[in-house]
Formats: sequence, C-alpha cells, structure tokens
Amino acid sequence: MLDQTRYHHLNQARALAPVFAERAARWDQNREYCWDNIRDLADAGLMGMTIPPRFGGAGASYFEVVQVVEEIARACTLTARVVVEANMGGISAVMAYGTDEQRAYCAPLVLAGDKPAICITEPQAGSAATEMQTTARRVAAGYVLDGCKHWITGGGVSKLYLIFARVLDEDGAEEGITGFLVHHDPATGHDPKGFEVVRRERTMGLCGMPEAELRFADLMVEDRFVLRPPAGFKRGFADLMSAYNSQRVGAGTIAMGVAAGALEHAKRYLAERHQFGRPLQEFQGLQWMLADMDAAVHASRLMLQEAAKTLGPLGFPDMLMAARAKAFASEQAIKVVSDALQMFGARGYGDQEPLERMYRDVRMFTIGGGTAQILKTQVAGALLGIKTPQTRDGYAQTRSAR
Ligand SMILES: CC(C)(COP(=O)(O)OP(=O)(O)OC[C@H]1O[C@@H](n2cnc3c(N)ncnc32)[C@H](O)[C@@H]1OP(=O)(O)O)[C@@H](O)C(=O)NCCC(=O)NCCSC(=O)CCS(=O)O
Ligand SMILES: Cc1cc2nc3c(=O)[nH]c(=O)nc-3n(C[C@H](O)[C@H](O)[C@H](O)COP(=O)(O)OP(=O)(O)OC[C@H]3O[C@@H](n4cnc5c(N)ncnc54)[C@H](O)[C@@H]3O)c2cc1C
Repeated sequence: MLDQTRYHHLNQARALAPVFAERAARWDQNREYCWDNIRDLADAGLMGMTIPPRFGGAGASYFEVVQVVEEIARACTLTARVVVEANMGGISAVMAYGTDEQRAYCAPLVLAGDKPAICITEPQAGSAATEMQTTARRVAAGYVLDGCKHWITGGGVSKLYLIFARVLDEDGAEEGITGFLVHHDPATGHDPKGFEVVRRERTMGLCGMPEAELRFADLMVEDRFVLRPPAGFKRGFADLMSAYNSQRVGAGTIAMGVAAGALEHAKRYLAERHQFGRPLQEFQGLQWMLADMDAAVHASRLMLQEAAKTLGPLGFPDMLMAARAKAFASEQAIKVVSDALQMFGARGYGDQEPLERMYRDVRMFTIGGGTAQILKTQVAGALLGIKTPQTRDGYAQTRSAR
C-alpha cells in the first residue's frame, strides 16, 4: 500500500515534468508565479503529500518527497521550490507541533495549492538568525508582533506565514523564540491589520518567485495560532530548526535535481553537436568532465536521500546529515550546471537553451536555507563534538555555562 502511494506520487511528478519544462521560461522571463503549475500540482496530490491522512494528506515520507522534488527540479526549479515548501519546513513544523485546530486550519490551504512562507531572516539577522529582533508581546488574547523580515520566499503570493519571533511576557521579559501563524489572503478577506508586504527583490534567478520584505506593526496573533514546540518557548528555536532540517534536505535536492537535468541536456548536446568533423561526445576532455558531473550528482543524491530517510528524535532529518548533504549538493550543483553550460559553448550562454536559466537558478542554494559556510560550521561542530559559537564572546559564555 505504502509503495503504491510512493510510486503514485513519483509517477505523477514524471508525467508533469515535461509540462513544467515547457512552461519554465515563461515564469522566468515574465517574473511570474507559476499559478498554472500550482493547479496541476494540487490536482496531482503533490501539495501537502506529507500531511497526515486524518487532515487530508497522504502521510508521505520525506524520502518520497525528495524523489518527487528531483523529478520536478530537473524541469523547473521554481516549481520544485513550491513542492518543497508545500511538504517540508513550515508545514512540517505545524503538523508536528501544532494543535489539531492549527493542523485542520492549515492543511486544506496547502492541499488546495498554498505554499506556506517561512519567515526567519531579518535585515540584521541572516546567518545569525538567533539575533532576530521581531518580538511577540503577550496580551490578553494572544500576542502582538512587531518587526521586519526580508527575503521571504513567496511573500505576497503565499497565504500562510510562519513567523519566527522572540516571545515576551506581559512584563517584557524574554521567554524564547517560537513561530506564529498568519493567514494573509486579501482576496478572501484575510487581510490582518499590521501585516504589510513592503517590496519585492529583483533576483538573479528563480525570477518567478517573489522574495519579499514583510513588516509587522502591532500585528495581533490569537493564542490559537501560536505554535508551542514540545519543550516550550525556551527550546522553541532549536525545535523549529529541527523541523527546518527537512526543508534543507529539500533545498539540497532541488539543487541536485537541477544539476541532474543539466547533465541530461549536456549528454544530448554532446551527441548532437559536431566540431572537427566529429561529435563532441568523442572528445576525451569533455568525457572526463561528464564523468565528474555524473559522480557529483550521484554522490549528492545518495547523501540527500540518506538524510531524508534517517530521522532524528523529533521525526525530522538529522541536523548533521541535512547540513552535510545540503552544503555538498549545493556547491556541486553550481559546478555541474556551469560545466554543462560550458559544453554548449555560446549556445549555453543564450536563452535558446535552458542552461543559462538553470545556472542563475542554482546559484541561490549555497545562500538560502543556511549558507554553505554556516552549514559546514554545523557539520564541523557535530563531528568534533564541540559547541561552535560564532560571536566574539561565545566561547567564554560556553565555558562559564559548564
Ligand atoms: C543556528 C544559527 C542561527 C547559529 O546561531 P547560534 O550560534 O546563536 O545558535 P546555536 O547555539 O548554534 O543554536 C541554538 C540552538 O538551536 C539548535 N539548532 C540550531 N540549528 C539547528 C538545526 N538545524 N537543527 C536542530 N537544532 C538546531 C542548536 O543545537 C542549539 O541548541 P543547544 O542549545 O545546543 O541545545 C546558525 O547556525 C544558522 O543555522 N544560520 C542559518 C539560518 C537559516 O538557516 N536560515 C534559513 C532561513 S529560511 C530560508 O532561507 C529559506 C530558503 S530555502 O529555499 O529553504
Ligand atoms: C533566494 C533566497 C530565498 C530565501 N528565502 C528565505 C525565506 O523564505 N525565509 C527566510 O527566512 N529567509 C530566506 N532567505 C534568506 C537566507 O536564509 C539568508 O540569505 C541566509 O541565511 C544568509 O543570510 P544573509 O544573506 O544575511 O548573509 P550573511 O549572514 O550576512 O552572510 C554573508 C556572508 O558571510 C558568511 N558568514 C556569515 N557568518 C559567518 C560565519 N560565522 N562563519 C563563516 N561565514 C559566515 C556567509 O556564509 C555569507 O557568505 C532566502 C535567501 C535567498 C537568497
């Protein structure tokens, strides 16, 4: 039964991939969100696959999701990002830590096509995410949010927003960090006062996806929309980041899928194109490049699928495995796509082929979702079994806590 479900999703993704490939240039050139694809994804049951069956989903595993993500990323990076955020990250945190009321509220939105937005980064708190300044002040019926987030994927097109904020009690004392759920969809009357989509970035790649700055001014969030991770607000950031490890595996898989797609294009062109009276595929200089590209994709896939399968204590991919796999896959993918473009010569640099778009798209994956440097710092800390604080006084603080 489980296998049938897995192959069902994968088969749906394989059937849709050529359609998505055909449309991919349109979203990029027009900087347009892929609404037509959203309808297809929802109809095919690829939005909210991981949502438990009692809330209408298929209860799919992260391993099933990464298989689907790879198929779609080969065709359209933008659409693959939608699939990741509709099955991992924010929605996983809600399904794991939310109340039944929160799950029942969010599930239908995602199943119908919403890609929730996860709101962590702030202008002064990127890699140093624990330095976020957005606050959630306790009032009688819930919390009042004030602050600013930027580079929020889907800002303005997403309906659900999981906003990370510092929790303050009635006296202003800090209690930790947690996530607050906000429903923003003015077309259906969900237009919370104090929630503003300020502007959209003009990005290098993934041009159909809004990356937005959001501002919150006295934004009221009722108690029923506050996430309460298992060990309380004090451990809220760590527990939410555990859930976020699923999205790191997803993001790494998109990068790997784009690289796998670029490799296929390169194989096609090496057979097609002739120079010196021979097909390019006969030149050993290119054959060795191709073999390295294949090994990079294969190794990335193994690491990502291993990370997706091996779940930590809270049911999410292990932090070390997720960080290692994403850092590796994202760096390898940039090189693979660049080498594939090289094999096309000038043709790869123009927009008759998808390589230039794939190259621009894939560049983000060593930045978004935790930079490669930050992820490697986490990996090193885990390998060495040491805390690796990055602030100047961090080591002194760690020592005094012992
Ligand atoms: C975690 C960092 C922000 C570093 O900050 P700190 O040095 O202040 O914090 P730490 O002491 O390292 O961490 C605090 C606490 O949390 C635990 N933790 C941290 N990360 C994880 C994790 N991934 N999984 C599980 N637990 C985690 C950590 O162990 C600590 O717990 P203990 O006190 O030791 O018990 C920084 O390293 C970092 O991750 N920065 C990157 C921020 C980031 O990833 N932002 C992503 C924004 S969303 C996005 O970009 C979407 C794009 S996409 O397409 O997906
Ligand atoms: C396309 C895209 C989509 C995104 N989507 C989202 C989203 O949906 N939600 C969200 O919350 N955020 C999102 N982000 C933001 C992303 O998470 C941050 O960009 C990322 O965490 C890095 O933060 P920063 O850009 O402020 O870089 P900074 O933290 O300023 O880092 C700048 C450089 O310094 C390096 N650096 C910083 N600290 C260290 C250190 N201690 N050791 C070594 N090197 C270090 C970094 O690796 C980087 O190379 C997105 C970003 C992009 C590009």
